[in-house]
Amino acid sequence: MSGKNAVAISTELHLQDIQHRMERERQLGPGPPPACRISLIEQSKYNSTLCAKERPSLSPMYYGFMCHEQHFSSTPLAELRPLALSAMQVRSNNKGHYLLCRVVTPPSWMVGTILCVEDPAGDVQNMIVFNYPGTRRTKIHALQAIFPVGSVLAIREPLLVPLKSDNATLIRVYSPSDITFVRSGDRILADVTWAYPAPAPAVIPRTADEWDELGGSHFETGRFLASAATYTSALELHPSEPFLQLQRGRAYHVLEYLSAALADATAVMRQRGISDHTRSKAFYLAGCAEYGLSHYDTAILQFKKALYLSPLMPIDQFKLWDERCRGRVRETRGDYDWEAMFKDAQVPGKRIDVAEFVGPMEVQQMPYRGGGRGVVATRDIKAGELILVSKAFAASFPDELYGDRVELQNSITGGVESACSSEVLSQIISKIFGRPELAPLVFGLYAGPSYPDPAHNYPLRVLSDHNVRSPLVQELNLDTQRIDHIFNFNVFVPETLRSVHPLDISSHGDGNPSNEIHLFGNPDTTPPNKDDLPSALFLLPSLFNHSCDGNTTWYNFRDIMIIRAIKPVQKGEELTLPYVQGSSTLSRHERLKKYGVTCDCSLCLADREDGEEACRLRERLLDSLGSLRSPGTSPADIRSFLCKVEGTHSALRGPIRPASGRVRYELAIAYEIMARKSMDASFRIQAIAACMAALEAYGIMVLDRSMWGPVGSTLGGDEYLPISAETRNLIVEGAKYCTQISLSIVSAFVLMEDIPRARGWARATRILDNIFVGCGDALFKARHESTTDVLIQSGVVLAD
Ligand SMILES: C[S@@+](CC[C@H](N)C(=O)[O-])C[C@H]1O[C@@H](n2cnc3c(N)ncnc32)[C@H](O)[C@@H]1O
Repeated sequence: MSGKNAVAISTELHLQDIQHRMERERQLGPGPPPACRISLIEQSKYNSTLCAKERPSLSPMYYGFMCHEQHFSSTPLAELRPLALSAMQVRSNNKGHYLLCRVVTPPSWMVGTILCVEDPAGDVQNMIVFNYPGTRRTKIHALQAIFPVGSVLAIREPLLVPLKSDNATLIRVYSPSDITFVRSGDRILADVTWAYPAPAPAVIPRTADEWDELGGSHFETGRFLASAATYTSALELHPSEPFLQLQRGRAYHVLEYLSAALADATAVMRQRGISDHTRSKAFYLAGCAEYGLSHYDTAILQFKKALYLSPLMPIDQFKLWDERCRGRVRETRGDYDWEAMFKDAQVPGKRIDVAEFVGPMEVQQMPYRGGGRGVVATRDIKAGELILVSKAFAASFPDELYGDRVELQNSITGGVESACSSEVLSQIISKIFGRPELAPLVFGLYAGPSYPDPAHNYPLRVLSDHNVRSPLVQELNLDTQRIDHIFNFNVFVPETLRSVHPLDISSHGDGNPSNEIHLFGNPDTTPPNKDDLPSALFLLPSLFNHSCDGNTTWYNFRDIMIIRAIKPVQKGEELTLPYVQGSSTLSRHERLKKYGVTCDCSLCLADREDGEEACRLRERLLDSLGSLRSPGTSPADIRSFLCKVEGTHSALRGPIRPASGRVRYELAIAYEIMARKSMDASFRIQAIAACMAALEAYGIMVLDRSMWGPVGSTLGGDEYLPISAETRNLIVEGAKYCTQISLSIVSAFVLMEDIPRARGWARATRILDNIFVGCGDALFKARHESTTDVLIQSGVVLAD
């Protein structure tokens, strides 16, 4: 059995086990079995020591939401009544109640934070807190700073569930807003007496400097929420220390709790009697926060004030910020350094620092679409025009996860989410927790038919919140189940734009081709593994409805999404993009099921005309496309494969046949390999013909199919363009292949020393690339680096 199969089977068994357990939970009666105080506390201490020693392997783990709707409470704490652990009902939300409890041992971590808590009566219970901000992918010391031993918590309407062994239970907290940290002196502690003495926290700093040292050590080791929480405790004891507030603001800034960072900076700026240097630091922090909030002009002003007040601020640092801010302002007008973005996007772990751009589009009410909204053009749009540049609200990429993979069972589909998806869900919760003013933007997205339609106006105005706040206090009621639904209906798998690598023909046979120019692109024939897929939530792009034959295409520079028109669009027309891909309407509709969408675009209608059986055969054929790459495959084999694929189209079907386009390009590659091996140019001519036919299958009109002789006088000279500039029939799938195919034709003509034709096809390539990718010559050159150099040497200019 291969290692992969063994993992699949163990995953399957694990899921069956979860399902079995959940089924048993449903059958259990109410009433918690008693937990032995001493043994539970001992066990918890042992777990947390184990956790502190080394981070347990998190790969892969699942937790099952499946049978439990994720619960959150929307009743204010003041309206709830206290409930003892001994009176809690199993499998119930314990409505109308809260649990007052105290953390008795240092926390540990296992897909969530595990706390051992006691109630005032001295009964103990384990509690798992999912997705508490700052607790994911962190170290045990950070958890101890967030939930120190002795912390008193009030859990609103807690959910108690039985564990695997029937005589143990666990409290599950899904929503971080259900947890209130209770301060000493709080009213709800008025009549409370604890059966046991307070468990002492590990270290309590006394002086402001000691607190600063602890908060700073959390900051330096990347435990930013812990750092902010430490400075909050410090500020309660030393409220007039501006440096503590600045340090907390700095931690908030890194956590992207930007309004909170700004509030801390503003509070310090307004303090009397502080030095200019401290005030300058506050202005600097305010500048950074304003920059993060995309208030670039205000940010420049704050940096200027910081510079004015402190000669210690290096002028170069100011210039750098000034330049960054001005760059962002230019980007809001659609003026980007695409080449720099492309290069940054190739760096693992990099986040691309650019401003968003909203082009000629607006969200409008569309009652016939699920969610009731869609995006329309606000003016006539040309093919290739930039519509939107959007930053991910939350995004995760496999190269950022290292060994820390947490996989979740999706509460809605029952399937297992990829590690990146579960990371994104956690990021969404953390981000809303840190910037509650953003909540309406996420909750304004479509959450599926089980929730009421969101308001029609989107984007909503974000109201700034300038209040100084504690990192552990959340006034919003966070409905994590709804976030799960929103994620399901709006998730994107970012597709980062990559360099186009010339075909490595050594993998295509045993020959030793003597040609120097290997410019045929190498389309990938293997579908990516689900676990290796990135995941992201974007806001405005989520308002676009689906069409397999959409009039826009999208791609990413890592967490940045670019949406561009690929066809001319009239003012008022709906802008659509494809949510899924597939060889026929059958597989596309299978993938569209989760969105509840039935697509009636021209491609789906044509596929339906071809018939279900033909579509099924086409799907099977295209699934085996990778086999055409094996060394023994000849052009004749691919031609017969192509005949079968062509045979799945009805006689009346027009030229647009993306499945055939794919196979025709494979045929072209096979001919090109033959040409290189045999030095017989007739194969190259066949390769060019196959490329031209492939382009037509994606909706491109080829005007000049000639392969030799002078370029016709009507088409000749610098104006010679072998394709029609009319792009009304282009299909989105062409975005993946057309530039590459056209470039292959250029290289074939170069090898045939037909430079006028090569130049004409170079023009065609640039037109196609401008439509599908855009972004100008610098980016084109960067993506086709090796190719462009070779062509320039041959007298073919691909980019100015
Ligand atoms: C990402 S949202 C798109 C925006 C959504 N219409 C809204 O108002 O928020 C996805 C949902 O929009 C609806 N939708 C998308 N494309 C559609 C289509 N072609 N026809 C009908 N509904 C569509 C489906 O309900 C789908 O689950």
